[in-house]
Amino acid sequence: MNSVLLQTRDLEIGYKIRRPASAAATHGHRYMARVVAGHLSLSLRQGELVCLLGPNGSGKSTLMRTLAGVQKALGGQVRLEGREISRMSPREVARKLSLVLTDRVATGNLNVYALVALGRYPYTGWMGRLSEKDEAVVRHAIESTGIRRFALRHISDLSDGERQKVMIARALAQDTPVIMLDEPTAHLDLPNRIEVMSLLKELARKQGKAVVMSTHELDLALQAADRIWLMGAPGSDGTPAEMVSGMPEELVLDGRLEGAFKRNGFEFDRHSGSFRIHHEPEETIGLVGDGAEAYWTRRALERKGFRVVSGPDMPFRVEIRGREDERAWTYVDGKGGVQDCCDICSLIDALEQRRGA
Ligand SMILES: Nc1ncnc2c1ncn2[C@@H]1O[C@H](COP(=O)(O)OP(=O)(O)OP(=O)(O)O)[C@@H](O)[C@H]1O
Repeated sequence: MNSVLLQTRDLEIGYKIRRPASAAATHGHRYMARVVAGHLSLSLRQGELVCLLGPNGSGKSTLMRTLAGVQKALGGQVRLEGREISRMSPREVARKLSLVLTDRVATGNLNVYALVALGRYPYTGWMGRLSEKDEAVVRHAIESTGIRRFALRHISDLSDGERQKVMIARALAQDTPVIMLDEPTAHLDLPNRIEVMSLLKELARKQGKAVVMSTHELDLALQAADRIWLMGAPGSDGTPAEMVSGMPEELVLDGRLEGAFKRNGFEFDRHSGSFRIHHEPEETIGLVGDGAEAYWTRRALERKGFRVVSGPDMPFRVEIRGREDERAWTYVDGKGGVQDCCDICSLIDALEQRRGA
């Protein structure tokens, strides 16, 4: 089994809040702790992609910053390759762990190559002069993130997706065994989200990096993550969030993923691994057919308020025939009427006419 690179013991994360002077005099302390999450005992192994999920405000960014040593823990320990991170110098930490934050960094007039090269700062002198080895690492980071074609462009001229890949390349140039990214797919369109996720997965699998990324992309995380760290919502009385860690499939099957995001009005579909808007069914209809046509017909029927059961025996039903160019839907109204429809749209029209009749 791959070695553990990062480990926490009974970690407590959060903030020290300054008390008003009058309260400080009463309590005898100027600061009070606002605990965001506690009792966190996590392990991160080499070669694994971990997705950190949780509702807004559950503490994902706070955890990232604490694990990377840029924010102090309120209690407990973070160990990086066996050493307590709070006892390591910033330079030592920077050789072991790189952190990519969502915020747009002020890059001045830098071009892509120069920004990626900044990733070498833990290894260069204060002048930042790059050795041949440094240049080779920078070129490799640029190649493996697929950004060579715009390596000489200014950062300010890039799209959000391109800029995100540059920030990942910079982390790669830092050449650390652990890479952490806070919402690297935020603001990206679907193809770019998939591309960034695949890139991170490849870094874990092929280059043996341990990658932790926070995200709200539940379905992508379920497909790509080796492990999920799932932060629950903090209690309404201010009780800190709880966290669970497990394989994505385990968390779906035992209902913990669903529990963490539970809200009125939508429900988690364990088969597709996605949340769906809850439609209160008004009527039951049978569906006969399979494949993609049946899946999307079911979705359209559910959206229109039908409870869909599989059933050639149902008197009121839809039957799908043919595939691709020769698809056809037959709608049997249960009262002797049968109607052929050439697409889902005309099927739904026919069903709505029946409802209105
Ligand atoms: N500087 C701060 N001082 C005090 N409390 C803070 C500070 N920054 C964040 N918080 C609080 O800590 C909690 C966790 O915030 P955090 O940003 O870590 O959540 P998150 O899971 O990353 O949220 P999101 O998904 O919305 O980005 C929130 O209640 C937030 O209000």
